[in-house]
Amino acid sequence: MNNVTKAKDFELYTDQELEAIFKEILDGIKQVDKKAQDVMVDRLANKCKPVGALGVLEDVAIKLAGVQRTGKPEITGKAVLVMSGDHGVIEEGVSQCEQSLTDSMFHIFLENKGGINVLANHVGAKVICTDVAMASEPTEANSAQWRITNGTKNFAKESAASRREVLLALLIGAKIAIDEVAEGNNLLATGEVGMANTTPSSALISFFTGRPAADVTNRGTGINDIALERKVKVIDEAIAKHQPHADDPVDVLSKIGGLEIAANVGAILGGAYAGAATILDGIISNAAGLVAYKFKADIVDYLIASHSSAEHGGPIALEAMGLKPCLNMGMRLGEGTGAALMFPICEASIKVANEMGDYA
Ligand SMILES: Cc1cc2ncn([C@H]3O[C@H](COP(=O)(O)O)[C@@H](O)[C@H]3O)c2cc1C
Ligand SMILES: O=C(O)c1cccnc1
Repeated sequence: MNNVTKAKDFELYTDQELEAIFKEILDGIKQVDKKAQDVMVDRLANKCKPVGALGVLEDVAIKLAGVQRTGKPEITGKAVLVMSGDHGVIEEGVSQCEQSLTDSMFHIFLENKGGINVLANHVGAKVICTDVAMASEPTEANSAQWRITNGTKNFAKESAASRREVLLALLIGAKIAIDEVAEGNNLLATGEVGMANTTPSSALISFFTGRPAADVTNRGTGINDIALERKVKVIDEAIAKHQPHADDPVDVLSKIGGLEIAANVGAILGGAYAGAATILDGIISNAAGLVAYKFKADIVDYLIASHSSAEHGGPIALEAMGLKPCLNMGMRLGEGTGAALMFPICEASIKVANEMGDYA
């Protein structure tokens, strides 16, 4: 994949080759280093405080030690990977937003004016915007470099994407994460924009947790009761219609998912392959985390949950992976905004390990 610099470069690869490259990434993800975790546990136990008294700060320090395979982990750089894509299912009236708003937001991010830009700047993190499947006219400015297709299909009627498109999105996400880690950004966060994307996210969470859509679905950007009822029905019916194969997450993503979500799944897996932990954001990110977990359960040791989304499916997806959200902010914006706020907490956790006095 080293010679790939744009989506079109993948045209050289057959479907089987794409599957093989993806498998190489999955197989290349190591179990985290339990010995390094034990070293961190001991270091924290010697600090002048009751054992475990710093709660999440201790959990995160231990997690980072395992991921970085050292009892002295460091955060050398931070990046939020914002993936964007559109969704054919928007035509079912599941979102209150116009589809064109995805492209508008993407440009706002490029101009450094989005919510994610403000919060990422605040915490000193880089924002990388990647358009994998917006429906707008591709332009140079929207980095059409990585555009796979112009939006997914309406999964109320047909599969959202082809298997090949999903594999491309997974590999693009993985490549972007691997490149960021190589540049020294060894703590990543997932972010996204894509009008209607709480619908495929809720569908993925409903499917993989076995919970009815009504349990995991909420109002997204703010739909009314009638639209919410429609959203729930669209999700239940799509799962019943497509019968995705639970043991084949590529199939599930292609039938009821979305391509920016698949790119986030790839980013999580690629980040882990390169030795970096990823902070999850809200429901869309949580859905991506859950799909990554279905590809490889060990991935959970590389994941840090940030906030508890106001979309019901978010915390339900986290719980299904055994992760606990650390922040309760009533946030429901997405973009990576909640995840960005978790960066300083991760940095604080390492400072505790490095700077706090020992009992000795
Ligand atoms: C101005 C604006 C900025 C956003 N930034 C993220 N989202 C979030 O809301 C969208 C999903 O909600 P739904 O499924 O209800 O359409 C996604 O774009 C998500 O990133 C936004 C939404 C809006 C309106
Ligand atoms: O949880 C989120 O990230 C979220 C919720 C609603 C709309 N967009 C994103």
